[in-house]
Amino acid sequence: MTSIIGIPACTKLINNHHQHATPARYGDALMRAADALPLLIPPEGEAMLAVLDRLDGILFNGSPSNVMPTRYGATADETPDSHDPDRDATTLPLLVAAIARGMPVFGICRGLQELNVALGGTLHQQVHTIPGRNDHRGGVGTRAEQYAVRHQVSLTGSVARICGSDTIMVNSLHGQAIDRLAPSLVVEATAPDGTIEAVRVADAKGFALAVQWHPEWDVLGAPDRQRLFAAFGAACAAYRTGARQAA
Ligand SMILES: N[C@@H](CCC(=O)NCCCC(=O)O)C(=O)O
Repeated sequence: MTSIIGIPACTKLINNHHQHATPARYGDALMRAADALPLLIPPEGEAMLAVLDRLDGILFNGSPSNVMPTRYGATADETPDSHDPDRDATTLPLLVAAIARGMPVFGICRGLQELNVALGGTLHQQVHTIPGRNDHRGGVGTRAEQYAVRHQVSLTGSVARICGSDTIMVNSLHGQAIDRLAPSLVVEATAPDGTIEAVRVADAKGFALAVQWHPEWDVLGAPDRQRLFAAFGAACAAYRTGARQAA
């Protein structure tokens, strides 16, 4: 049997129709490097908690949209045109519930930010406006140029073990970043300017990691990307054959 891994979809207006979508490469990366099949989770709010019984893990993917500042207690909204409240209403409860049951979760970019907010942390809304911080938004040009590696990150803990190195080069396509770390998270990677690049849930019963970069882009193009997805896939397979069936 193959593991089934959920991927939250975003709310999009495409051809003037309200649609649920996400870039195909997240699911492709699961099939290529995690030995798993993707299943999109529509952003329909807490009703979607019921799908947890049918999944072996969740990949909390990236998105151009930002978590609503009200979700982490901020009154100012520095990016008022870039929200997806339906996705927030779905992913934040899913994260809490999945982690509570020991289901493997892997966050990428917005997924890392959602993990921090879901567990009580806050976000910088525009990292590039903070003195001393670099501009972490993607470059211009073709998609390949935008997703090309841009800076080094220093790794520790489980992320370093999985990647097999204490420094790697990563791409960077985010305007926001973790500000106050959620109490249950530990930092496992940082950029040279101090931006938090990876976190782990300290006492999670299962795999619970998130990274600020995009290892799903050209997932087979670097061992660290492939190893992150392989480790997540292995955790989902173990959950499917063990913890989930015992539940
Ligand atoms: N909007 C947030 C999160 C950034 C993010 O997830 N980018 C991904 C872009 C689309 C994709 O490649 O899936 C921020 O700006 O920090």
